[in-house]
Amino acid sequence: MDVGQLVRKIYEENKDKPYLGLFSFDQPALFVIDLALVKDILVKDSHAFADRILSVDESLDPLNSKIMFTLKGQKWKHVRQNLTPTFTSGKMKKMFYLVDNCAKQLVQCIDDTTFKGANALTVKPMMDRYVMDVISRCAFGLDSSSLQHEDAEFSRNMRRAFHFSSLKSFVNLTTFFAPEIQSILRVKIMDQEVESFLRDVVWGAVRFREQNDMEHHDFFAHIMKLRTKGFVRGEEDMFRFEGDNFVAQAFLFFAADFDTSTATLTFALYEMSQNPDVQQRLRMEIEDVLATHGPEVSYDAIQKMTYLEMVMSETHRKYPIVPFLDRKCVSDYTLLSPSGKEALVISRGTGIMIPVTGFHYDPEYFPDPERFDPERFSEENKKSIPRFSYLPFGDGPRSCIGMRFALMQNKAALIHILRNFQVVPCEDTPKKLKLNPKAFLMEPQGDLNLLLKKLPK
Ligand code: HEM
Repeated sequence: MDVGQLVRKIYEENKDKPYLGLFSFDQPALFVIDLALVKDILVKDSHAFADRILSVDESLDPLNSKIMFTLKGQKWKHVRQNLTPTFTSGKMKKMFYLVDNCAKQLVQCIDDTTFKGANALTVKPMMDRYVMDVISRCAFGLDSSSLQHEDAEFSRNMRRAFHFSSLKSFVNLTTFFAPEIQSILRVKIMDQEVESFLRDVVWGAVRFREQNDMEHHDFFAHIMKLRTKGFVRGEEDMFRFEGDNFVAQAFLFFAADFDTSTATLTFALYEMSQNPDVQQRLRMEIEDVLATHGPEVSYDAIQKMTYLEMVMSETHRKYPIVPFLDRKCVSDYTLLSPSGKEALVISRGTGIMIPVTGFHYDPEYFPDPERFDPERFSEENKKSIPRFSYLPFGDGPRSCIGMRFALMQNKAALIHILRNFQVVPCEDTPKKLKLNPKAFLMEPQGDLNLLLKKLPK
């Protein structure tokens, strides 16, 4: 059973309770079911739940321990505050041309693959190559040519960063559920060679930019500015964007975007193949909007595509890539039950689990949850979705900082694909998708093949 289904099972068996205590390995944790309590933890009293359960041993994994996702306390705050301005819609708009170029190359690459006689397209590896190119351009300031060359050096090395053996999958799980086990086993998440490769790439890109005085509008340009930025007194020793602290910020993009976006795009294309009416309506919307705001795809035109937004929202509802949210209680906290009568004292150090898959498949919040139905997110219908029952990007101060970027990147890919191809199931496309039970994040099991038929111009 995959993690998402396990979380859903625990939720469904305990739906009548506001919360549930459980042990993950030997650590006590609170599994929160009531939405009012979810609000208190994620937003209202978020100061008491400022850290994550997840923890990475710095001596073992210097880069992973310095990305925003794993940082704690003041260091996290400092990094989050400094990186937040990179993700405004103004910045996205300026970065859009980089993403759009990759989406055009994606179409070319699919074209070439299908032209070479492949009957079906194995979807995920192709999406991997697209996302890899986007990340290399926006976060590392270089062209990885992953779409042009299947075995490009950048992608070969970066893939290794996430290639898990069974032992590593276990260690990966322990970073969430029992961080101290990682230190006892002393198994690194990331290979030393991959770490060295990353450092070389990042410092090479820094040197190149320092020597070539050109203006760039990507994420890398923003973090380059942070290296020279003055530090507020007192913060100086806390977290300077130097050395591995700097390299880790570029790596963050890869760590946070690669698996999440390739899986989301794969799921979205699968649903297109299963729901031809949705696909056709979406294609018509894209063409209509571009007839007025085009002909080129632009950031502003994408914002006008309301049905595309509904389709993406439903994809994130049915396939929440991160199956549960985690927090750690950083100061003793008294949780009141919804009636206000009972109180539970949560001690400092207790882990909190928020069951996203449970909420997203709860028929009370999303009727007929197995059905892919973008109408749930129409202007009218979305008003009846209870707040905090829909959490694909989390919520509160530790919510996903890259949501805008992810949406822009994944919508751009869908737009270009649907303008050029009709997505249909092939002989071995499953009627119901199986999920990979070994993966921590939600992803399909095995190869998912679809036919992408070229549309007449
Ligand atoms: C479809 C793609 C993505 C999905 C589904 C996704 C989902 C999530 C979720 C569920 C969280 C946890 C939120 C919480 O605990 O409340 C998260 C955190 C985070 N995400 Fe994303 N994400 C995606 C893409 C990205 C991208 C492109 C970036 C860009 C760098 C990014 C950066 C981050 C960071 C830095 C955090 C940690 C924030 C913190 O701890 O302060 N994500 N993401």
